[in-house]
Amino acid sequence: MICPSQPYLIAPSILSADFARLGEEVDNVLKAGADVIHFDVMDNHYVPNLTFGSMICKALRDYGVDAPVDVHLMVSPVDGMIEQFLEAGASIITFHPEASGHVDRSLQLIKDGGAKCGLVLNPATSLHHLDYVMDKVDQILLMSVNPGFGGQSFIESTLDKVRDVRKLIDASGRDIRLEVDGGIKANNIRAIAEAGADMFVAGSAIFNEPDYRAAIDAMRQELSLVNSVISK
Ligand SMILES: O=C(CO)[C@H](O)[C@H](O)COP(=O)(O)O
Ligand SMILES: [Fe+2]
Repeated sequence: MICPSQPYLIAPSILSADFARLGEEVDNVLKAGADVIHFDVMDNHYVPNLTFGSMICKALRDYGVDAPVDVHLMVSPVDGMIEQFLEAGASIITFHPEASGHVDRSLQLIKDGGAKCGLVLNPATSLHHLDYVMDKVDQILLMSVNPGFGGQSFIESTLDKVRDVRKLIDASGRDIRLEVDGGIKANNIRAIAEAGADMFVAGSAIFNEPDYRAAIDAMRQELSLVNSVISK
């Protein structure tokens, strides 16, 4: 369970993990203090890369992983994959609105399956996609790189977008998580949090380090210095 009063969540992306030892990698990153496990599901159609499907989620659940699994779908169409990931034990499922023919229906499908739902907006995707769904989403994921690959650099203009979405969330009066994904490291996480984000995906900045706990602790140390209070 994600505790709503826990202000900041760190979500390592297994995209940068050692896939030959995935169960052990996930155990290790959870022991090192991760809150959520982020799954990057790519189909070589919506994005130019191919990763994995729901059987990896099922395998990790069967192996004993009970932490929240945050599924970032970079696939088109989305509904079939939503059903498979619900079946496999996903806790949160987000998708890109351009990839669904019927955004409201896809969000409802996730909710009806008992998971938390959200939309993902690419760096150049308009916030207008959030119109008419702010009463439904549990999470909004802002991409701070173009989707498809780990290890890219954070796009600085995302900070303005985070501020704008934080205002929309506060105006909605709902408890909606604001997640940012791509190029997050200890040296920029504080600025992203100060702009209004409360959930941070980090793949290469954790899994490419020899000591996962040191990498996560460095991020938490920066978050402890954040200069603004998020109203939650
Ligand atoms: O969605 C993604 C790419 O499409 C990944 O979650 C993201 O890039 C995380 O990797 P890194 O922290 O290395 O940038
Ligand atoms: Fe992602």
